[in-house]
Amino acid sequence: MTTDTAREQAWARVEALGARPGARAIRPLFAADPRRFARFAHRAGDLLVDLSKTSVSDAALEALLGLARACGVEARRDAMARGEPINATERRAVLHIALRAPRSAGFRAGDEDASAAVHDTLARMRAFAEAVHAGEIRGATGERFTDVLNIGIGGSDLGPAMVARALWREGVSPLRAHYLANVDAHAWEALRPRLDPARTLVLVASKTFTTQETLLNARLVRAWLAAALGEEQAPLHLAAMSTNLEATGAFGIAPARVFGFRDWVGGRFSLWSAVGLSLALALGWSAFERLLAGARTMDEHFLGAPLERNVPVLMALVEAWHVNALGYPARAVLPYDERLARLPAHLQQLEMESLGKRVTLAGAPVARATGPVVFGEPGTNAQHSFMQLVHQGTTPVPVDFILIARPDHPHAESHRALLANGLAQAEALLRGRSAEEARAEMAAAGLPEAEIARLLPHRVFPGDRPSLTILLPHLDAGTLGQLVALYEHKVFALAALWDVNAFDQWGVELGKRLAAPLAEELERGPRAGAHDSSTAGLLEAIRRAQGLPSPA
Ligand SMILES: O=P(O)(O)OC[C@H]1O[C@H](O)[C@H](O)[C@@H](O)[C@@H]1O
Repeated sequence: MTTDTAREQAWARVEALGARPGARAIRPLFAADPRRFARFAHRAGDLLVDLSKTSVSDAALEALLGLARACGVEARRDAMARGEPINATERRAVLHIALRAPRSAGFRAGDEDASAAVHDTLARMRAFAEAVHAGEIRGATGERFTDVLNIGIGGSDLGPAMVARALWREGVSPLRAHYLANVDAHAWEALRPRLDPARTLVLVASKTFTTQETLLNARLVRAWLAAALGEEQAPLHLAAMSTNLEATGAFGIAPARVFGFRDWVGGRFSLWSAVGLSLALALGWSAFERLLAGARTMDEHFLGAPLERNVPVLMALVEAWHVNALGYPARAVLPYDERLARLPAHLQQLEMESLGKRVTLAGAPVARATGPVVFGEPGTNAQHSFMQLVHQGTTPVPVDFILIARPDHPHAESHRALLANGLAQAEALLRGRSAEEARAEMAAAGLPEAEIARLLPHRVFPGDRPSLTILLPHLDAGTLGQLVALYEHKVFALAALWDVNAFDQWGVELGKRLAAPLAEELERGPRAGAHDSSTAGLLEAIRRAQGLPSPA
């Protein structure tokens, strides 16, 4: 039997189970097994991941584990760890796990000792951050730095910005972090009045150092530094994180101020690399190290735990069940913690850029759906916006609830309300409200029978809507590192199941290419016949609104 056949047979088993009547039901699984929580909640590091509120039955789980075996999840994982060029379209290794491993782990990418390269950079980052903290590295006027501005977009922004926001209570450093991503200069204009050029350290983060938005913003900010401090002094306020050392040099950043990383770090996996420098500066070295150590804890779990207890793999299998067996095309992420407000945005890039693929590794069209749409907001805010659709819309949307047991504030009542809401949402999705319950409630409230009959269909919740819950004992650098790495490995396992390359992103290229000529046409006028009538019409309308001449 060929591997392909084995994989297709395993998929067929999973899909057949999903097509059975009652495959979406969750309540009967709880009714039949009082130990369902105990059997479907798993620990990985400090995290508790409860997969019980899904319709994955024992039979489905067995079929899904068979699928993981048929798809070679473990073999693919081990190939990644050996530094094989598993990012086949770019012929690159994928070694973000080396970024958080000890030097002695000895990861290799081709001929290179990847672990040694990582630790050389970490040592330079640490020395730089500590010298800034100690006031040994200062701005052009001799003042200490008080603000660090990270200019970057996508993976060079979302991860660090998310972590900086999540861990603001941990920071021991006197530096405030700011993140500038959008090429929309309103972002810079909003930030500028809050920054003093004499006290601002500017980091230009770009893996490729060719990203238009980042380079444009970097030029704006460098001009602002130069205007205040003088052209020659501006470089004293600049550093860069990139794989493209030639381009950072051309931009005028001294080699001693450039923190490199290799092409085996994907942008959306780069917060652990030099791209995390803003975190080392704003949170302190110890917090950055604990973040890496947390991720390492999850790596060890992923690399070592057997499939049936391997939490990222189990999360991937649950997702495959939802997407492929049950046909649920989206997933919501609700962190019940305001500090994790940017986690959904980070996961959107991590998951949708990795798994938004329509061909297999071999280039054939995929046989089934791949990455779902991922969206989210912190709870409880989400409850007052899109959760209506999740409770009563036509298509179930599985939810990841992320709960933190112990807060970092003294307001116990607020925290109880927060957690109670998270638990209640998950319970409401599971239980629903039957017609009998809704009727009884309205009768108890004294509504007349005709009114009850009229409102009844609107007040019924179907229930049996899936969710999983991730419980962190406390939000700190260590547990956050574990949480983010958990999702990274879930993505890896899903890519193995779907046989797609999770590490390229060709889909973002075309829009970038088309933007260059359009920018020129916005300035100089449209080229006749170059566009569809919609694009041409909009181009003209914009120019008209800007008071620019229409074509003759
Ligand atoms: O870090 P950079 O090279 O500037 O790239 C920034 C981002 O832009 C690209 O378009 C990619 O889609 C992202 O994966 C990447 O993180």
